[in-house]
Amino acid sequence: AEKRVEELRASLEEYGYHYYVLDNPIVSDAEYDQLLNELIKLETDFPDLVTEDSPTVRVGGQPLPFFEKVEHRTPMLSLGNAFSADDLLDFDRRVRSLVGDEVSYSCELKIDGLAISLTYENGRLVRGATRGDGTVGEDITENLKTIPAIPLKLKENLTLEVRGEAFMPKRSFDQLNEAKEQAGEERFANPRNAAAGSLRQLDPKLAAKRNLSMFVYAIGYIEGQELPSHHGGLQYLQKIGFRVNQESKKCETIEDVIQYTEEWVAKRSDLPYEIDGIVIKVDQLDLQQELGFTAKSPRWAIAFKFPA
Ligand SMILES: COc1nc2nc(N)nc(N)c2nc1C
Repeated sequence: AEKRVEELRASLEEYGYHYYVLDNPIVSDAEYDQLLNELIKLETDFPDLVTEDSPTVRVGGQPLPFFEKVEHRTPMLSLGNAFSADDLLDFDRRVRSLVGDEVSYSCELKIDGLAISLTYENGRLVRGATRGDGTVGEDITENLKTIPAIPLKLKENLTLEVRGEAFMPKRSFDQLNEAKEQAGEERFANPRNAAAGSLRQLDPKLAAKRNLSMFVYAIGYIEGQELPSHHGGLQYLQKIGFRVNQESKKCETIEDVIQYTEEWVAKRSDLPYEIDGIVIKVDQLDLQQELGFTAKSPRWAIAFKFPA
């Protein structure tokens, strides 16, 4: 049984990575579910074979009495806002006046979900938390473990912390509200509320049913790695197991950034998830270091907000 359990785990991890992280399934849903059910049955019959990073934890454990508070090792700050092309030109001028003209930008979709922090030690997920007030959040590890896009074990034995956005895809949101309607229950107003509501309740089995996903967008800290740039860092995160949004784009000029924002104002309704803007970041990590932070947000990033 032990050999079969290990085989199943390895297959489910690989299939899960292709399906939930790379959006590129290599087996059918039916085959994946059949293997997962076989593993659940084996773990039920042989409880001492259960490990806490087995894919079966995705179904969720026991409800918690409350959430522990968690202090973030580095604060999860908010972003300054831009509402027009002129605001973006001003941002670019400020950045260049401080660090010169060699700056390039990483442009990323701003997913309308719940900001979270994920901590890994020796490649294993040890904690997941909400942003909270930026300094102290809530430990929602058990709920986050049910999100298939969140790796339980990385492909490298690294110690790191990443930030990302947990969200509910539009289709899942519509199905959930349909079910609420049928049950005569209060509908969720939007996918962000639905994702936050799903992750901030105490029963992981309920979170597991909400078809949530997640994109990572920043590294809080990473031990033993020198990454080339922010954009290069995101590509590395995908290689070791994280879901990274593939619409991100490196832009050499602020004009390219403005064009990217205009493209996505037009295309946002075609996306399978909701976005509320575009995040623009200086891509060179040394220039980010040089630019630093104001009291509440990085000088090297700005959120271009879409008209509501
Ligand atoms: C560097 O800080 C940030 N980066 C971000 N990047 C993306 N793509 N989306 C966000 N919501 C976001 N939020 C923050 C605070």
